[in-house]
Amino acid sequence: MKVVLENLTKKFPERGRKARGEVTAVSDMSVEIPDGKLIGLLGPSGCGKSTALNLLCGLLKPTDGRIFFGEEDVTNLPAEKRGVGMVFQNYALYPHLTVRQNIVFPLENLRGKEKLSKEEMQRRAMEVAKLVQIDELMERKPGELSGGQQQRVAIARALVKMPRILLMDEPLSNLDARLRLQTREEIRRIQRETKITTVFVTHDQEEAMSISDMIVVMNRGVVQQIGKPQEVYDRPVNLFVAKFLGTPPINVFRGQIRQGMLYIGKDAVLRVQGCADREVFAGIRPEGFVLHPQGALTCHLNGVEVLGRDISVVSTNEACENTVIRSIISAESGVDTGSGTVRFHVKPEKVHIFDRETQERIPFETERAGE
Ligand SMILES: Nc1ncnc2c1ncn2[C@@H]1O[C@H](COP(=O)(O)OP(=O)(O)OP(=O)(O)O)[C@@H](O)[C@H]1O
Repeated sequence: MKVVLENLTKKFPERGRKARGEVTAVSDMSVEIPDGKLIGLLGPSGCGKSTALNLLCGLLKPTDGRIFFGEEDVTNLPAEKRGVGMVFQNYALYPHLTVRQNIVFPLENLRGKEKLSKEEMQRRAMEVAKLVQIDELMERKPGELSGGQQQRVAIARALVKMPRILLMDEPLSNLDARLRLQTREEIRRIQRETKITTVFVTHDQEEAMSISDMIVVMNRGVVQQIGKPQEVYDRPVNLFVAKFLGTPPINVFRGQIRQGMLYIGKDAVLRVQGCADREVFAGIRPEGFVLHPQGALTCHLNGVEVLGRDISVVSTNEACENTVIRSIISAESGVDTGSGTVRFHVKPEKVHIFDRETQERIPFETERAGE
């Protein structure tokens, strides 16, 4: 089912002793989620992700704007009538009930036309248990399961009512690193099989990029960019998005554009056609550096970290805003650690230029300086 958020705003009265005004948790948010897709809602703590999710499921009413499920305006529909399945970070299972009873629980409260027979409830519970691969654990209590298994039970419970959309709020946060990876692949598989339109909230950019068909990056209640993960990574609309996506993070330098050339300090790093002279931030992705004896950008070499297939050359440059510059380079490239300096060419497609004031991306056409 397609889901549309139209100019959604949510304001809360400010909390605390000195509170006077209002907090805008979500500001004029417009997103169209195509039918059957998994979208990742991504942003730092406090950016409004949970508020957006609570507006979608009906736990909160928007101050302004509308929500549609398909063609139906659900803005004023109570939560229990929206047909939404929810999965939370803390599983929220009933500890005294078995897995089977936990999964069946939401079906037992159905009334009127929706009421199901006992056999039908059991049949549905078994069907979703098989889907999330916990059908052999049905008689256990949650305390006898691993974190990953508990989260599967929570997913089964959210799916058993055959929701129109599925909402997941940081569902992997309580799992250790290995289980996180496994469970996120599981969620992807389950979502593909069921084709339920799913919104997945996380502050972890890598998690969002790996699992989502589309990501929505938010900051301070405002949507910054919507797109396929790779597109957003390759063409961030502003410095915030560029910095938020990618590990190690993008290296940000203070720079200038003068006469069609991007300067970092005294180094002329790239030809940039079609840009007026101005002060900028130049962001260079870690994979955007190429070691070269005549490289345009000179940095102080701090050391080399071995990563296996790649190495990370760690250096500094006075114009760089990051504590150190991390450049990821193939392990086969030899680095002369004796000289104290290192020189790089930069890959134009890995360089993003932002206006120093507005921090918006400045498009440019280029060829590498010195070529
Ligand atoms: N009930 C409320 N009353 C007042 N302010 C609120 C309320 N709920 C959220 N806020 C504020 O709205 C903003 C967005 O909060 P929200 O919980 O949606 O962010 P989040 O991105 O989900 O953060 P986190 O990742 O830490 O959960 C924050 O500034 C928060 O303090």
